[in-house]
Amino acid sequence: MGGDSSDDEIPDLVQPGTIPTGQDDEVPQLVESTADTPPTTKVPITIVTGYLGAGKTTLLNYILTEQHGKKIAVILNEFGDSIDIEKQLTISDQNTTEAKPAPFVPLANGCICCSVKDVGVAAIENLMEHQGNFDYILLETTGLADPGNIAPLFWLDDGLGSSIFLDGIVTLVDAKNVLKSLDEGFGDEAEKLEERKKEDGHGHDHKGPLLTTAHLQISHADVVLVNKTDLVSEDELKTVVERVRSINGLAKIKTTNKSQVPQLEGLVLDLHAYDQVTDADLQFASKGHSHLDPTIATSTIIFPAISKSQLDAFDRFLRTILWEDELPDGKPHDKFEIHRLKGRIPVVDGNVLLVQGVRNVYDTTEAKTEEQNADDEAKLVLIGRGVDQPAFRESLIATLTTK
Ligand SMILES: Nc1nc2c(ncn2[C@@H]2O[C@H](COP(=O)(O)OP(=O)(O)OP(=O)(O)O)[C@@H](O)[C@H]2O)c(=O)[nH]1
Ligand SMILES: [Zn+2]
Repeated sequence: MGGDSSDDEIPDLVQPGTIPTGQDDEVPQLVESTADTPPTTKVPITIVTGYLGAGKTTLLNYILTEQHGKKIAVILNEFGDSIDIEKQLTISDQNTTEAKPAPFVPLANGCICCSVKDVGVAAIENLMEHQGNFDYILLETTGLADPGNIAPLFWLDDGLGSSIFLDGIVTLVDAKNVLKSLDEGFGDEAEKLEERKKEDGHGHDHKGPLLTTAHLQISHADVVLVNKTDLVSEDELKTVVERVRSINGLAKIKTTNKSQVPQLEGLVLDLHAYDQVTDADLQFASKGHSHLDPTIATSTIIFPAISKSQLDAFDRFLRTILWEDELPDGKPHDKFEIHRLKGRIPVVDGNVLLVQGVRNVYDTTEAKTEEQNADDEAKLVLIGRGVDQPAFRESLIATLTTK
């Protein structure tokens, strides 16, 4: 997207269906609420990511103009990837207070909206002062963002996550260009990847096929919207969907034209991707995996229910693969890198253990009810590089059975 090139600190405001010009002086401001009682419930946030021009803004504009009866706060990234949102978030962590709060504009359908340039964190913090005026946040990242770096900021009870909880990640994919992006990277990225390949010759870790931003955005997604269906044939679309599925066997995949999702619930809102792990979530991934994509795959480890005395060993397995990128017991293996992890582990005489992970952050909880897995097997689904080696299961079994 174009955007303006001035250095204005105040972001442009977005009216329904319009693109900011950067020239508006009469900016509507939200009336400051005087009630400053602390928030009682956490507000869910869905991160909307996807490659440059894939249709993120189109999706959010669509939501802003539809009558859906919801009060959604939308943070639009109207400036392409000029500033990387990951950097904005990091800067805020270090208490830099230069960014001015971004004004939110109330819209006719009950939503409020703000358009950010380089004030991502300030926008969210400012937003939290208007609690009660909305009940959901949608955040557009820049096209080159790695959602794996952003997700942990909103997940678990620290940082920005204290008043917000991560509901999930929606990735827009450009049906026309995504295969090329996966194979070659994009623009400057392709050059960077070439450089990295050269470096690899000098003993660096990144051997093998390219890991592009497009891979990262798909592998971390809870929902993938394959957009711009009007620009491809049915066969091409099928190929794209299969490639996406081979990378991420956990995500819901839907095809869209002009980012018009058939429904918001479950596709953009209320994904519960980080606070639930249902049997159904893992069912699809368990149906075997494909190697359509040379870089990233989804792999499911199936093993018997564990006993309470094995819980520590199971946790050690998770810590080792996620924190050290190693298998316990020094098992030989190819290099791997885990982007996303989900599991349901039945515990004999106990409740099912639910496991959630993104990159090296993970969380285990007990299922609240006494529900069991349909087939009573434990399932651990891994998405990432090199995760489909038999050594994973062997090492897990060995870890669980050694004292
Ligand atoms: N043909 C076609 N064009 C689309 C579709 N969806 C969006 N577009 C157009 O694609 C262009 C980019 O869409 P945006 O929604 O701005 O994409 P974005 O992901 O927000 O882009 P950046 O913020 O620049 O990364 C716009 O001109 C849209 O009108 C679609 O389904 N088909
Ligand atoms: Zn955009």
